[in-house]
Amino acid sequence: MVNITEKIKEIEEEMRKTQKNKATEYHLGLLKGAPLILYSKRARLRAQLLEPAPGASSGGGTGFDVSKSGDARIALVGFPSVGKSTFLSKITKTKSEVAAYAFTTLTAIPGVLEYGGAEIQILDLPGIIEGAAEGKGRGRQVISAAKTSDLILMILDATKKAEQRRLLEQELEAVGIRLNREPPNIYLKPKKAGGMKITFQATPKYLDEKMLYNILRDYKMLNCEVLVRDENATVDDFIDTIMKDHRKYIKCLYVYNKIDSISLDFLDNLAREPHTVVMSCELDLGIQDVVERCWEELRLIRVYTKRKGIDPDFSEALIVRNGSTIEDVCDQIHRTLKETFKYALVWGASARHVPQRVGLGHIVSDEDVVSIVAK
Ligand SMILES: Nc1nc2c(ncn2[C@@H]2O[C@H](COP(=O)(O)OP(=O)(O)OP(=O)(O)O)[C@@H](O)[C@H]2O)c(=O)[nH]1
Ligand SMILES: [K+]
Ligand SMILES: [Mg+2]
Repeated sequence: MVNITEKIKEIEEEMRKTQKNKATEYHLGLLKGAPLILYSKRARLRAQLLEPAPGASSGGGTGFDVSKSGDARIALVGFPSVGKSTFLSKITKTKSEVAAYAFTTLTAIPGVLEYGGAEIQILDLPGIIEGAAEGKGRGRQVISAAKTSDLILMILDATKKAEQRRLLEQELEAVGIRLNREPPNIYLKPKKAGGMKITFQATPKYLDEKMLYNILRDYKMLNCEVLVRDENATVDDFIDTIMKDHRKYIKCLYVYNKIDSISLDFLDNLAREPHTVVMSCELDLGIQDVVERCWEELRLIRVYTKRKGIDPDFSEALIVRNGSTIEDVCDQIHRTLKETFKYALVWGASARHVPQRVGLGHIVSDEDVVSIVAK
């Protein structure tokens, strides 16, 4: 592992030498070709960081041994002593050890948050430090666990420097996690023959054909079709597209804790930042807001079932993910239900008229009522 880390460092040193500033970065890549290749080299090495070492039964890159349970998983990620365990103990029945010293929590501690009829698994994780992605502390295990979550709660200490957030983001980015972003709007399809066909839908601002050609050649993708749909796509976006099996697009909520210890002005500014919530576990302030924001971000959908001739059962909801279909609802009820499925009747926001008769492909909305009619 040390080898990979050192190789990455070497590459970054080389990058620094060739990049006088951000503005000339792409230009240099264009002129010389070589600096551009550094990007793809680094991306490949970083992907290796999370893979278990050959021969190791469970490499340092695997997450903690906590099985997923409930309807969604939220990971608490942050520097030591920001209040992750305090927060877990507040919102779940689980008690995770809290103390004023760093690295109180040494492994993943799962708790269950019950909200909106759903059970949400909350993973309290050890604190991470700068260099976590490269193997410092339990950083790689923590980040691997975060990579399995549906939502990352980045817990930050409101009394600490603003740069803490950027540092953490960099650690997560380094292993392929992309926060609050969509996959790049670039189509890439490997082919058996025919060379490279590169097309831009609009004049690209940061890319050109030669750059993409060089990168693809470096990845030994000599036969493929590329369509860049986004004029703002960058080299990093293009590499993300090539490396899409190693990328994970996860929502992140930035949660500033300890607001009991900062000025009102500062608090006001923090609270206005996008994807941000503020709280004080100590004073029990804002905790419920954080939970509500989590619920919104997860976009879980509650579906109530109804038997023919009987009122719907509103006491217990089926929980499915945003974008789920009647087929997913059937699977939640019983593994083999869809085999005897004839049609479903739907009342609620997803129905054009009520009840609407629909097939397995119909997409449900939050709080729909569904009646499954079997053959
Ligand atoms: N002032 C203040 N202190 C807090 C607040 N929440 C937690 N603390 C204190 O911060 C310290 C660290 O809390 P923990 O919950 O152990 O922090 P952690 O992030 O789990 O720490 P590690 O597991 O070591 O990474 C403890 O002394 C808490 O009492 C808060 O809202 N305000
Ligand atoms: K602590
Ligand atoms: Mg802790």
